Amino acid sequence: MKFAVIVFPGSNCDLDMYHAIQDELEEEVSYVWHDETSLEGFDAILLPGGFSYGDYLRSGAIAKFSPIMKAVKEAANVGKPILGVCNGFQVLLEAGLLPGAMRRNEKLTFICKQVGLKVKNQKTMFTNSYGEGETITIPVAHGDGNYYCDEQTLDRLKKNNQVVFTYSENINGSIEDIAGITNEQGNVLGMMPHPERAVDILLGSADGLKLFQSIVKHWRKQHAITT
Ligand SMILES: NC(=O)CC[C@H](N)C(=O)O
Repeated sequence: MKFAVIVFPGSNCDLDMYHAIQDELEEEVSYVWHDETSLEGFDAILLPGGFSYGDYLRSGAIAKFSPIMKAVKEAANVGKPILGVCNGFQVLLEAGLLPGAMRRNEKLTFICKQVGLKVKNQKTMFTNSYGEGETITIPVAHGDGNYYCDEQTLDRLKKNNQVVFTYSENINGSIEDIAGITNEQGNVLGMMPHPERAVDILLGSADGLKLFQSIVKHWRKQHAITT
């Protein structure tokens, strides 16, 4: 299985993402610069964290115009797994691939710490290796993680089981403790916590690795690869 890590000017978690896939998951991975226009040959697309375009205007608001985003949308439309972490989540929101918006953290401070997350939906291609209702530990590092959407959208998210992760304790003001959501089809996941920084017990937690393993498990099942 081949993963792409999209690199925007200002991305800073691209290396962590690359390391997680290559060294911990042991799958193929390549960087793809934001100026590229094709994602042909990739099976899964990862949008890493960081400060794309210096977070000017709004986090992710400028990155959505990067040439590669057209290919990301096409990959999303054909059902490939797309994962946006932190700034990657913000880009997916701004690009309209996920509903809602991200606001400044309620207390207007940057939050960097390990947090508890509840797996609210373990039937997705990103969470099939977790237990139902499992609580996991993954670090966050953001200033704009206060997820918001209108009531209608929230109802739809809940009805379709699109809320995948919630915070055990609300750290940033996010509506209904939301930490991660998918699109309606379930193949685009955005989450503020960083699973790529939780892939080895030396990092304080290895709970993030199961997320990447879930993507591989799903892909292998789809392609009938049993080994
Ligand atoms: N780690 C990150 O991706 C930071 C995300 C974003 N730029 C913020 O501070 O909200």
